[in-house]
Amino acid sequence: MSRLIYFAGSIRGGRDDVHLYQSLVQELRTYGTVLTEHVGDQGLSVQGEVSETGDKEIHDRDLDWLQQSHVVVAEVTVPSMGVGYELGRAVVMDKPVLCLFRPDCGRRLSAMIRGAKGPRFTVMDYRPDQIKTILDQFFSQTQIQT
Ligand SMILES: O=c1[nH]c(=O)n([C@H]2C[C@H](O)[C@@H](COP(=O)(O)O)O2)cc1CO
Repeated sequence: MSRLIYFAGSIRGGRDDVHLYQSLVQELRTYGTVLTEHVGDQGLSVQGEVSETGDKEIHDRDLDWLQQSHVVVAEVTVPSMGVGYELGRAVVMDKPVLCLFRPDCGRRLSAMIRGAKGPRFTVMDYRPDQIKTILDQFFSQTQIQT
């Protein structure tokens, strides 16, 4: 069975890093199916998705995808309530998690993310040119049940 990857990145928290999300989604496609490709869509604005039935539909669909996923990768440099929430839920679901943070942004990552580090929760400081190496390392070293 193909690996299902949940990619999380800021939407209403701010789209400053959308080009990075797009590269990450592209790279992640080489490791499996990315359920949340829309997060890296440059056409998706800070308003978020337009949904007939509103935010509940987005929330319920995403939690469904999170439940189905085998692994969660989050770009956490731009602070996002939604990404923080998804990460908390992923921990409760015992999913393997990789959080990627760019220290050159000038902010400090929340202690609730950096401090969550553990055997199933990896936090990596990175530069965009290291994406390939970091993902390779993570996917080869992490036990991912499919
Ligand atoms: O339109 C949306 N679609 C969607 O899938 N999300 C999910 C996926 C992202 O990883 C995360 C972003 O949360 P936020 O919008 O609070 O930055 O929430 C969030 C929104 C808007 O909040």
